[in-house]
Amino acid sequence: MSGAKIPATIVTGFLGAGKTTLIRHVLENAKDRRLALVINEFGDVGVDGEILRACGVENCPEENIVELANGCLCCTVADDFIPAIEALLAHEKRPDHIIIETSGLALPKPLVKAFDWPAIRSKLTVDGVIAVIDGKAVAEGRFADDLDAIAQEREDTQTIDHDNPLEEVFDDQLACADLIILNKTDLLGADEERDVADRLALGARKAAKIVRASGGRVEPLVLLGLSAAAEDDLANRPSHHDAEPEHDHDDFDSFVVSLSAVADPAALVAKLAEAARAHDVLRIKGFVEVVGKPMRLLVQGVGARIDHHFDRAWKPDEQRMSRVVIIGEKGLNRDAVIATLAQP
Ligand SMILES: Nc1nc2c(ncn2[C@@H]2O[C@H](COP(=O)(O)OP(=O)(O)OP(=O)(O)O)[C@@H](O)[C@H]2O)c(=O)[nH]1
Repeated sequence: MSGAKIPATIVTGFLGAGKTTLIRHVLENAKDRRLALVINEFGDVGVDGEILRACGVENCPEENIVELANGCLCCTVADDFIPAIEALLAHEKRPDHIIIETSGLALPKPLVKAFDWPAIRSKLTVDGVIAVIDGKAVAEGRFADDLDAIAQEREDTQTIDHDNPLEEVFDDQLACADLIILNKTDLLGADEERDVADRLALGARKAAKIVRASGGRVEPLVLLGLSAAAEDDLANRPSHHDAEPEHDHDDFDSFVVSLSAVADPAALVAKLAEAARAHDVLRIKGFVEVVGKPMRLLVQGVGARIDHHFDRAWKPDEQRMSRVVIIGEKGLNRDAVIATLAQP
């Protein structure tokens, strides 16, 4: 088997769709398959890597988890991605499967293209591109007022013009996927769920399957082993990047807010939700110190829906800090967000 290509799964999906949650479920249920992870995150607080390392899964030891610094994997393939893969392949025990979590703002196609480069092509293949979808956000019209019209436009022209940058990213991620996970079904009624699935099918590749999930709970055998060889099928994955190779992420802004230790997590969550609602924040995540608690609080917001729980004890040598990253569209009012969070 030493000459066989190692399969790699690319997990894409908009900010907060549930990529890390899905990967965590895979790690915890992959049995004896030796996994490696490459994680790329938007924003300056590395939350995803922390969550996945905290799983402590034997078949995915810490040295197999590579975090690529803030930035966009789709734009820094040569500088960041290829060296990271080469380092993983240099380990004495090579992984059986590599899972790549892209940032929620990345267009997946440029990354798939990297697998067509000779240095990578001889060693790896894209087993599949998985798009994780926040079903509730789609139902609320976050990404498109009219997905049906977009699907029609794709039928007609293959290229679609969007005024809305969220739509553009979402559309690219959907159109590149071999497997679509319609996640967060717990937040959807039966009719809503059917409607979202129908709409996703309109924007997806014909061959793509849609699997419904809650909390990213999908059997790893369904996710890994798609054998799609997506690098051989680039022409059937239309992308905005095809027309605009100089794509950048100027459409989005992110900044980090440092807070003092909080006495009341519920009060913090209420302020974060208020800030998210008032300023159309897309994503909030970070770790917070709670007065008198040995555990750190993980705070996660998608739109104005904020989850929080204590994820692990602060380590003795760790500086206890409260920092959250805030992500929104360009023009996000940083001062106003900070002022909302600073309210007593
Ligand atoms: N209600 C509900 N919440 C979910 C589900 N899956 C994930 N979440 C929550 O959604 C939030 C974002 O989940 P993540 O897994 O971090 O999402 P992500 O796609 O990795 O986010 P980014 O890396 O920031 O793009 C967290 O608070 C999760 O607990 C689900 O099926 N239902």
